[in-house]
Amino acid sequence: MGTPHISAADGDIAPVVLMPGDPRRARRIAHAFFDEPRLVTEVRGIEGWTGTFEGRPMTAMASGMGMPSISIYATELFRFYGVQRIIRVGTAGGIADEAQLGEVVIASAAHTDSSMAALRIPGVHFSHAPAFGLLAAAVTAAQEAGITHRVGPIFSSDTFYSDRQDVTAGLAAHGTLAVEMEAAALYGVAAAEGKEALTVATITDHIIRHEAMSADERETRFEPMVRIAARALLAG
Ligand SMILES: O=P(O)(O)O[C@H]1O[C@H](CO)[C@@H](O)[C@H]1O
Ligand SMILES: O=c1cc[nH]c(=O)[nH]1
Repeated sequence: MGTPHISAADGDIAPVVLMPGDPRRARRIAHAFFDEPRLVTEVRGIEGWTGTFEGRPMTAMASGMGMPSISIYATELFRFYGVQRIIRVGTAGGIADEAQLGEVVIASAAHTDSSMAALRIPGVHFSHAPAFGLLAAAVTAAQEAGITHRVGPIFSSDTFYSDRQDVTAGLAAHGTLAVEMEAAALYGVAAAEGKEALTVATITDHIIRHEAMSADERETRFEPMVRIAARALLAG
């Protein structure tokens, strides 16, 4: 088998998937968390690794950046590879005043400026929400592991370099915790395919206070969010 963007053989992708944006993070997650990780796809350099986590099959596969990209991979995984659950494990920029670098955000909703959202059901402002079971399981996993976390809405933007301070201020005034670039599309695809999705993110910078982790820290401080996400994928 295979799809235009995934070359894994039948059975090479687990029913539950951790999905970072960055292919190098997928590789690092697989080697840090999985037993016997093996590379199962690398079309366009988008790596997918399958192994076991706490004795159960799990895949870590990258999404690339942005909503069109994650929509392609999530659709192909759900529709053609029998995947039931995807949890995005991403980086995000803090918007809320209380958001601190290194904190984990569990996204209970995703606002978006993407035209993909407007096209989903024309005339409807679609609500992008995670699967409640995954959301609850992630909160429980964070509490049990004693990991500092926040639960709330995030903003999935089509723009990384934005100078729209009015938008950021409006989002902050409406309780939005952070900005990233994929969660809303993942939630929309999961709803369309009748599958489950969640986004867990690490705050790597604060876009109002202009604080930022180093590039190296962005790639190495993902352990708490991945632990939460991996546990949530196996819950229930
Ligand atoms: O670190 P990842 O998971 O790629 O997520 C964030 O980082 C990228 C931008 O630098 C976007 O994909 C954004 O959503
Ligand atoms: O999309 C993103 C990701 C991290 N930080 C940001 O400011 N934006």
